[in-house]
Amino acid sequence: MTYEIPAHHPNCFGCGTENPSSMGLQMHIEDRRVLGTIRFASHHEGGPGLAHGGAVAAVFDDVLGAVPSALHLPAVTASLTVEFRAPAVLGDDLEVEAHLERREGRKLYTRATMHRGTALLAEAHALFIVVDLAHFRRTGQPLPEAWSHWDDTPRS
Ligand SMILES: CC(C)(COP(=O)(O)OP(=O)(O)OC[C@H]1O[C@@H](n2cnc3c(N)ncnc32)[C@H](O)[C@@H]1OP(=O)(O)O)[C@@H](O)C(=O)NCCC(=O)NCCS
Ligand SMILES: CCCCCCCC(=O)O
Repeated sequence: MTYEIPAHHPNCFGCGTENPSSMGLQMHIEDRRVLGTIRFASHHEGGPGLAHGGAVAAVFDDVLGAVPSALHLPAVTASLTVEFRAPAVLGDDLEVEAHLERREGRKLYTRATMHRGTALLAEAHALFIVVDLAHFRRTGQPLPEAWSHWDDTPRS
């Protein structure tokens, strides 16, 4: 089954559609995996003509963050590790994939890869911790309507 995933919220740095600085990540779900596409632009530049490593890490944070979102579980990144295998060239069309490896209580162990065609550019794993929605309410900003059905079980 394939379905589109909405942005985490409209102003999300990774995937928001109303944030002019958004990285423009577009994602959908296919067979329990989050699949996405990204094209780095000049404002993501690190080495000449190449994506900044932090930009690559930000894409991973976002696509991995879609794994709990797709489960309607509020969760935040506790740790993120990236292994950079080959440079990501600005303007190339790249694919990312992320999935849940296992869950242990509030801990979600996730893994992701970034490819250009069949070439592996980078891989990442991250630990997400399930939180309650109070984690996000503390700023006073309204939460996205799309989150209204999310699990809001109190976590301590
Ligand atoms: C992640 C966070 C919610 C955890 O705080 P908490 O809800 O009080 O939960 P705890 O600190 O009790 O951690 C829960 C469990 O995760 C583990 N854990 C937390 N952070 C961890 C990390 N970086 N690495 C490994 N394990 C970690 C804890 O050891 C604990 O394990 P246990 O239940 O086996 O004892 C909190 O540290 C936080 O808000 N961090 C900022 C998150 C963030 O801003 N991320 C970027 C944007 S999404
Ligand atoms: C519940 C929404 C979580 C969004 C996580 C996006 C990545 C991040 O902010 O580091």
